Amino acid sequence: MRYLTAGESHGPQLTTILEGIPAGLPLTAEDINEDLARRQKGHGRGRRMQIEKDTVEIFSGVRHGYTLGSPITLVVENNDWKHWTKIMGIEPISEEDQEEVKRKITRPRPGHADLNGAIKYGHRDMRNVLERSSARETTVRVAAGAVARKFLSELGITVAGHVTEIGGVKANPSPIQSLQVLKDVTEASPVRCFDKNVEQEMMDAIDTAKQNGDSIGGVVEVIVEGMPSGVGSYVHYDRKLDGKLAAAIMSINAFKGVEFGVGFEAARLPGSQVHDEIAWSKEQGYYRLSNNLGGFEGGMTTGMPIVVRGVMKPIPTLYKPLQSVDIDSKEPFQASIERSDSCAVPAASVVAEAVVAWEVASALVEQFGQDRLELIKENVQRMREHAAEF
Ligand SMILES: Cc1cc2nc3c(=O)[nH]c(=O)nc-3n(C[C@H](O)[C@H](O)[C@H](O)COP(=O)(O)O)c2cc1C
Ligand SMILES: C=C(O[C@@H]1CC(C(=O)O)=C[C@@H](OP(=O)(O)O)[C@H]1O)C(=O)O
Repeated sequence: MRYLTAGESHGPQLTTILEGIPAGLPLTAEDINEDLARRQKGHGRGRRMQIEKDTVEIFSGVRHGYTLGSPITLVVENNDWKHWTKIMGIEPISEEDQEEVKRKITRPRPGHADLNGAIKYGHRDMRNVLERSSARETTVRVAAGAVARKFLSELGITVAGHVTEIGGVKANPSPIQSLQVLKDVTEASPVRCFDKNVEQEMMDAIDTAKQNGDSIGGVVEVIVEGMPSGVGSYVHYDRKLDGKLAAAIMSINAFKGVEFGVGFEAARLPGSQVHDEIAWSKEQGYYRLSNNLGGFEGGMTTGMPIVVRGVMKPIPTLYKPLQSVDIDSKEPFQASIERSDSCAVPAASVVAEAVVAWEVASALVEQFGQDRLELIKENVQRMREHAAEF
């Protein structure tokens, strides 16, 4: 499976075309809208989120509520576009608007794609870069992920993302055993964190950063339950599913690191405290006595939950702007200020969920059949039985 996205942050719409979603999957716009709404929430978002009310339109690939196996086109309109038609160059500009509307962005913001993108594509106006490098694009990545998640639910696989750290405030390890309970608690939290004791501290940290004209980052975690074992492969580097998931997390704007299970802590622990001992029972078949490796051995799923975390850097646009250089005058300047979020870690946990759901769904489709949902269901069931009897 693969998808492309298109659209500028302040253009008329964002579009994605999904290729390879099997036929026969029940799918409505409501399935996707729920996730779009979840991405828009979270303490620390800027004014743009009050303007947008993201909803999807399905333009192809679905008839009478079922996927056809043909490309699925999804579109999310930008409400804010009506304020940007002149700047985006879609409407003719009157004489008196010329100067204001054609004003170029020439002061790159540190931490953004502005300078590298301008040099690479030869843009003297860095709006030509920022319009596309903006995380507005994650809207349709979440739409794609929602379709993948619907597919996974048909196979009894659940994906949940949440926040474990913001600005140095850490959630205590989850006492919650059930993924459904974790999901319910997290959805009710303004920072998408399961730990009620630190939720307020996280919000305070965001507010303080904002008051200081600063920004903060954090850590998100995604858990996938119900995966059969043996998905992915050890036989070639580009078939390792943990590698694909790491790339997917790293592709989210502002993500700077990924870990599975105990992750970087593995560097400090002896092997006896890292590797997950193997057991067997008639009811469960093979299982592990722990899940320190986050559901992967040899690039393949172990059948234990996948546990992957990603670290998001602080938002780069600061109201207290950092030093930069004007690309026309070459003089030092304060970076340009665009309207901005002060923390988007809660929103990013929904994006992380979406990109993980897509990769996992894609791996299952590749391994268990590509065309029909029913066929894939049968093949996954057969794999589960094979593993249990092995
Ligand atoms: C959901 C989400 C919202 C974001 N909102 C902003 C924002 O309002 N302002 C900003 O400067 N960066 C924001 N970012 C981060 C930038 O898009 C990102 O840092 C930038 O495109 C450079 O890419 P890189 O950090 O991956 O190198 C956001 C990221 C995500 C995932
Ligand atoms: C629009 C979204 O996020 C945007 C991501 C973003 C950036 O630089 O990445 C900058 C801001 O854009 P604007 O200047 O239009 O307010 C955020 O609002 C969104 O998440 O839907």
